[in-house]
Amino acid sequence: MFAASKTSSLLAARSAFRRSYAATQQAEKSTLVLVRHGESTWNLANKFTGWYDCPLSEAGHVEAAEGGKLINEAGIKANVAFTSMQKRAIRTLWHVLEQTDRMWIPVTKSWKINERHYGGLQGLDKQQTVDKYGKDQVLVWRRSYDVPPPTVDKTSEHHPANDERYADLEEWPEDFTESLATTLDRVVPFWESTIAPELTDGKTVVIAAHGNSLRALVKHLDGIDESEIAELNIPTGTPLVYELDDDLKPIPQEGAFSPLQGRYLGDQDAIRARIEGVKNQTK
Ligand SMILES: O=C(O)[C@@H](CO)OP(=O)(O)O
Repeated sequence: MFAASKTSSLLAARSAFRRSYAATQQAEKSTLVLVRHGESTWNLANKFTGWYDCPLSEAGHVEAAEGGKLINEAGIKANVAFTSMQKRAIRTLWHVLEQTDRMWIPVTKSWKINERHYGGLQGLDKQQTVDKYGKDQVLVWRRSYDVPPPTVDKTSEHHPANDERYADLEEWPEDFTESLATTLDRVVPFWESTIAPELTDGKTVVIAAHGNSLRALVKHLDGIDESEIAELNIPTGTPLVYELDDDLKPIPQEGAFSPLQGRYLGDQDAIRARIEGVKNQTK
C-alpha cells in the first residue's frame, strides 16, 4: 500500500515537473534594447541631419552615458550589439558598452540601420525650412510614411556615392533620398537576416541607431500602421526595452507608451518631455 502511493506520488511529481518545464520552454523570451543616439551637434543646431556624420554634442555624451547606466541598473547584459556607420550612434553604443562593462561583446556596424537619408533637406535649418515651405509641407517630409524629401544628385556632397564608406556598397541612383517606407525596405531585411537570428538563438541584443531607422524598426515590430507612425517620435539617449516571445513578437510591457509595446527606462515624465521636444523641432 505504502509502496503504491509512493510510486503514484513520484509519477505525479514527475509529470508536474514536465508540465512546468514545458511552460518554461514556451515562455522562453529574449531581450532587445533599442537606443537612439544622444543629442548630436546638428540636433542642437536644429538642422536636418540624415546621413551627415556629425558627432554627439556635450549633452549627447552625458545622455548616452546615462542611458548606459539605466541599462546597467536594469541588469540587462547584452551579448551582441548593432549600430550604424554614423559616429553619433557608434559613440552612443560605446557609452552603453562602457557603462554596462561589456565592451568586449561583438559589434556589427551597418548602413542598413543608418538614419533615414534626408535628401536635399540635409544641412538645412528646420525652422527656416518651415518658414520657407510652411509647417504642413515640412511635417509631410518629416513624418509622412511614403512622401520622400527632395532628392540630392551626384554633384552633392550629401550623395552617398561621394562618401567613401558608402560609395562601393550599392549602385546608388543618380537622384537619392529616403522616405520612412524606403528606410523600412533596408531596415526590415537587415533585422530579419542578421539581428533576429541572434535573438532566436537566445542572445540579448542592443541596437544603437537613429530616430527614423528606429521608427522603421518599431513600426515593423509593434505592427504600427502608417497613420499612427506619423505621430511617433523617439527621444535621444533613452533605452527602449522589448521582451520578445519565441516568434519575436513583443510581449506588452507595463508602462509602455502606446503604440509601443516595449518600455522606456528612466524618468517617465522627463521622457515624455523629450518626445515632445523632438516633435516641436518644427513648430
Ligand atoms: O534630422 C534628422 O536626421 C532627424 C533626426 O535627428 O530629424 P527628424 O526628427 O526631423 O526626422
